[in-house]
Amino acid sequence: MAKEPVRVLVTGAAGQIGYALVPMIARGVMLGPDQPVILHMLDIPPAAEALNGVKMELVDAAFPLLKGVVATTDVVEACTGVNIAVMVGGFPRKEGMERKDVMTKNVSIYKSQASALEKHAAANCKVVVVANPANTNALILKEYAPSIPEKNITCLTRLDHNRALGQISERLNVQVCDVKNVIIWGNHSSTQYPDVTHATVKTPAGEKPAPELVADDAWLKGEFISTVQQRGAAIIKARKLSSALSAASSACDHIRDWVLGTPEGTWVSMGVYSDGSYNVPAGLIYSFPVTCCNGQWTIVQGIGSANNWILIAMWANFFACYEQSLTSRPFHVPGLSIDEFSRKKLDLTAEELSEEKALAYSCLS
Ligand SMILES: NC(=O)C1=CN([C@@H]2O[C@H](COP(=O)(O)OP(=O)(O)OC[C@H]3O[C@@H](n4cnc5c(N)ncnc54)[C@H](O)[C@@H]3O)[C@@H](O)[C@H]2O)C=CC1
Ligand SMILES: O=C([O-])CC(=O)C(=O)O
Repeated sequence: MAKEPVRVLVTGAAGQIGYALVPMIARGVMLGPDQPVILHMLDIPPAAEALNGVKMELVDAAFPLLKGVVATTDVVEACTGVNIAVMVGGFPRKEGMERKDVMTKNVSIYKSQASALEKHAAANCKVVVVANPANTNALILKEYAPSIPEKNITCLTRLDHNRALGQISERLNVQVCDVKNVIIWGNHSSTQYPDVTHATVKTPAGEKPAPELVADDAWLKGEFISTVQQRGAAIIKARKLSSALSAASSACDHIRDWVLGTPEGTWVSMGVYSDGSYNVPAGLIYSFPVTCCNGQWTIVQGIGSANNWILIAMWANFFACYEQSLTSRPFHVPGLSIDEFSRKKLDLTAEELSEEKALAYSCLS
């Protein structure tokens, strides 16, 4: 029997990322090749004509999975009944601007859109914030939509995760699909920490630790990290526009893995509400390594950092997934160790997020 369509909201749909993202969703890249979708596209009145042009193109592309398109500048109409919300709308960073520069403009947008989502979205709507400052916009959205479960509000750091996979694959001249379990910690900004300590690479002789194969600690602790941290700025410099193609593709990866589950033995990076894991201050939206099963993400735990409640939650998640295990086995990951170098990097990006949080509140007061 055909599945019921899922309603997917894309805000900022007339923009660069929106234009790359909506055809991917309509083709089943986000929710699978058998999942019909109804697209809800929101933009602001000055972009209404461009938005209508995108709608016309979606009709012309005759996507079999696309069962309807709502193109509107009315936030209530856009949010009504949506199951997934991809929040791309906002003011983009231009060449030479830091994310903090776009803070004032964007946090007030996220405050008002939080209320619309809270009142009008489907009860279990899953939200990913893409627009910068992505972590802090997501935090504001969470704060102003208190009835949406906090586990349903996330931000996109999957692009950074994919960039890290790409850098390792290029360095080792291996297929990107053979590299896994990099981690992006913290903020989607230049303080993020791309960490390969636990990453592995599939080789003819089995899975090997990525650091052992790279065998160049100076590169891993220097150029690799700064390349991933600065990749967004490098693309803006080259294109004079943001990294729309890869951001759209990564947003699809983020939602697909969240809804359909991460592959066995693999974790991904997601910006999620911190519960204090890895001694990251609770109450920030911080990027952690997560596994997903049955539509729920769980932070991959660190050695010695899990408290009893987290352990109970992990076991509950493990048993909840057990039923599904006949078709796709969940996996139990060992705790992750954090060395001194990593600890400093985790703390640095957490400090930036705490500062952003304070700044965001001051912009809103
Ligand atoms: N998290 C990530 O990995 C990435 C995040 N970004 C961020 O994504 C955002 C979008 O980037 P682009 O698509 O390149 O920008 P863009 O300027 O091409 O598109 C943004 C769209 O948002 C619309 N918009 C503005 N205010 C709005 C509102 N209140 N409601 C709905 N729509 C609104 C604009 O009219 C525009 O159509 C930017 O904040 C950018 O910095 C970009 C790349 C990666
Ligand atoms: O840096 C920016 O503004 C765009 C962005 O977030 C990215 O490409 O990672």
